Amino acid sequence: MKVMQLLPALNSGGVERGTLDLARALVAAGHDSIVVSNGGRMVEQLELEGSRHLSMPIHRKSLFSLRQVRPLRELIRAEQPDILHVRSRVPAWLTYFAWKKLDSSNRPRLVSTAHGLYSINRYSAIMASSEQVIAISRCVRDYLTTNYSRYLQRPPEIIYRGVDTTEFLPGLTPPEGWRESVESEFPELRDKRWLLLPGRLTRWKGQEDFLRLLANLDREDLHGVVLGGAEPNKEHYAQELQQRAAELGLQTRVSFVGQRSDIRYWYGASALVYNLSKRPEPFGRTVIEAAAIGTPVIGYDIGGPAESLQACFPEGLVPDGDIAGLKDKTLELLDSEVRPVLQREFTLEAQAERTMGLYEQLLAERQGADS
Ligand SMILES: CC(=O)N[C@H]1[C@@H](OP(=O)(O)OP(=O)(O)OC[C@H]2O[C@@H](n3ccc(=O)[nH]c3=O)[C@H](O)[C@@H]2O)O[C@H](CO)[C@@H](O)[C@@H]1O
Ligand SMILES: O=P([O-])([O-])O[C@@H]1[C@@H](O)[C@H](O)[C@@H](O)[C@H](O)[C@@H]1O
Repeated sequence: MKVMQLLPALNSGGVERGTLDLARALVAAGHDSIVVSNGGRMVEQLELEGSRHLSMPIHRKSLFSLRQVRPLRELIRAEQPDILHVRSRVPAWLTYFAWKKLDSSNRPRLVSTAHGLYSINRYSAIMASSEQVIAISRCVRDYLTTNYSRYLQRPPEIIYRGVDTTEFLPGLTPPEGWRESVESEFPELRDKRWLLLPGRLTRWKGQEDFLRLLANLDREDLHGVVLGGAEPNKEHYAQELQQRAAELGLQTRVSFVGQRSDIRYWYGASALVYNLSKRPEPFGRTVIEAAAIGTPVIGYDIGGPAESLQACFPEGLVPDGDIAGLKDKTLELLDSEVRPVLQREFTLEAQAERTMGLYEQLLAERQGADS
């Protein structure tokens, strides 16, 4: 089977990591994996893991992007993939226009994964308009069926994001010298128990609630770690957070460690991990990554993170927006031996199995129609 995934770029983020994960699983299962994007720093890893990357500017939210439709159609004709899998709106539109004019008796099957709770408009409806939609959580599935039912050709299939358990494994220990090198970069972390909030620096991810929690915790032995990079063009938010930390008197009790490629060791070295998304988040990969390593995770009882917490660590749930509850939960779990258990439906193995099963089902349908 030949699968072509299409997304804007390959720099950072959950969509991007999910693309690489699936690509790796496809190669491991002996399939042919191609990714089309405008490129980025994850391309090297993708190629090392056995996929091919084809660079095309399919990322721009501009009408000029329509110029890519014809070259994309030519690319699809030349490569003849069995499956086209889109994960974001601009590439989804371009792929749809390119695909629609191909011979319907033998063109690839068109699959989309809805990674977001998209604004409700015609532009976003493209994510519901493929031949088979994958929803990354119950939360996303319900959102699609409520808001986009007239575009759906069949019910969306829920396939949870999965964590690669060869990378994120229970009790993972960092390589020798890792802790020393982190502590020499951030000496304030020495001899402390770390409370970790991972995720892009965007208001949605709740860094402000995390700072409020830290301000409420009057304990010398604890240190807050905010991990994740600023969004392009949103560097001001990073500055705003630092300022907020200073206003709360947290200068010596929180560190902003930036974007990290060694996030798994940070989960392993932390006492507790948080997901404090303010609005229901579609999924929230960081919850299952920390759960896979066995570090307790605390999160609000909303959206996708609540689904994976309910399954893997219900002890970590706190009512939405309850800052006082966060403090109580933190103190309770710091003294507790209870640990998360990653359920199989949140493993990359299960995700890849389900996704490939869906591809095969779509291809079998086409063959059935031919015979
Ligand atoms: C607000 C929103 O719409 N979020 C969704 C978005 O991803 P979003 O990009 O917000 O991501 P997630 O938090 O789910 O995943 C981020 C990924 O980046 C990695 N990471 C992060 C910071 C860092 O410094 N280093 C690093 O490696 C994490 O390990 C994780 O794998 O798509 C994800 C995948 O479908 C969903 O799960 C999220 O719910
Ligand atoms: O908003 P949208 O363009 O459809 O899709 C987005 C992608 O463009 C982006 O690369 C990714 O990081 C986001 O999580 C989201 O999936």
